[in-house]
Amino acid sequence: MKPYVISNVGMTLDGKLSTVENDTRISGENDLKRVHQIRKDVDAIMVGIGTVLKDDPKLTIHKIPLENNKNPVRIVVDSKLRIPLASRVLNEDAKTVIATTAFDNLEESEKNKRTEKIKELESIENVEIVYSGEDKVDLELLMSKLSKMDIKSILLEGGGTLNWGMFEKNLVDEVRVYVAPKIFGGSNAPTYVDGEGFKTLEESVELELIDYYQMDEGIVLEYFVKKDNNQDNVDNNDN
Ligand SMILES: NC(=O)C1=CN([C@@H]2O[C@H](COP(=O)(O)OP(=O)(O)OC[C@H]3O[C@@H](n4cnc5c(N)ncnc54)[C@H](O)[C@@H]3O)[C@@H](O)[C@H]2O)C=CC1
Ligand SMILES: Nc1nc(O)c(N)c(N[C@@H]2O[C@H](COP(=O)(O)O)[C@@H](O)[C@H]2O)n1
Repeated sequence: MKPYVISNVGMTLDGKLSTVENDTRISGENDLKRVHQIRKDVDAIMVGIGTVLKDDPKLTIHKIPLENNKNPVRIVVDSKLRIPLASRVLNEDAKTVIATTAFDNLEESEKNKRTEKIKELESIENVEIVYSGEDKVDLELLMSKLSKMDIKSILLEGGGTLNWGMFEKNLVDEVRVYVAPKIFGGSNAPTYVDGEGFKTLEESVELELIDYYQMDEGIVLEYFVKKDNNQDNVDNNDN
């Protein structure tokens, strides 16, 4: 089994997640409340390390009342353990899983650096390191491990590189996007889904519209990801 994954972003009409200079003010206050309601409904929130390095997010419920003092688990996908120790995602407000790679095969000095960083991270309360893959985080294996940790639902909050990794492996079940009536432009500005991209129409992800409605100045679009039964969910994939 794998967790049910909802991908949510706030993007401009041209699909940008921020400007070229990392201005990410896309959603209005009501849309952020909508996102925080999804945070409340899931077991975990997941982002890539690129988002942590650029935005320093808290990834807690702070735009709507928090009930039972219970924030979802935060998951940071960080192959090379680049996460700064002062990151807000490492504060005591919630548990944080750092998904990283095994490093036994690296050269000695890099191995020592990673061992040191692991020690520092593990000394922070509520931080758990999960190993998955060797060069970059193996997302299918990670989903299987998270499922065994009783994480049944995940809100994937980007950025564009991690979104690609998740769509490429067919790990996303639902899409919810806020489209702002804005154009940011810029080939170097992150888009909803970056990475290598699919080469043909046949490989692309197909969506089925569930709902659409106006929110703040923009529109929210909600879709199911159409599943090809042959490549559906990841099962017992952890050797
Ligand atoms: N408007 C919005 O809703 C959001 C905007 N953003 C924006 O997106 C930008 C960050 O996006 P990116 O730079 O693309 O970083 P990202 O957050 O997608 O992280 C990418 C990193 O994840 C790691 N990773 C490890 N294993 C991976 C795998 N198997 N597949 C993919 N990635 C893997 C790699 O180190 C990779 O560089 C920022 O500008 C941020 O502000 C981010 C989230 C939401
Ligand atoms: N849905 C959405 N709309 C926007 O306009 C955004 N800029 C984002 N950004 C995401 O939210 C994270 C901030 O989380 P905290 O408020 O710090 O908890 C940020 O890192 C992006 O993942 N999202």
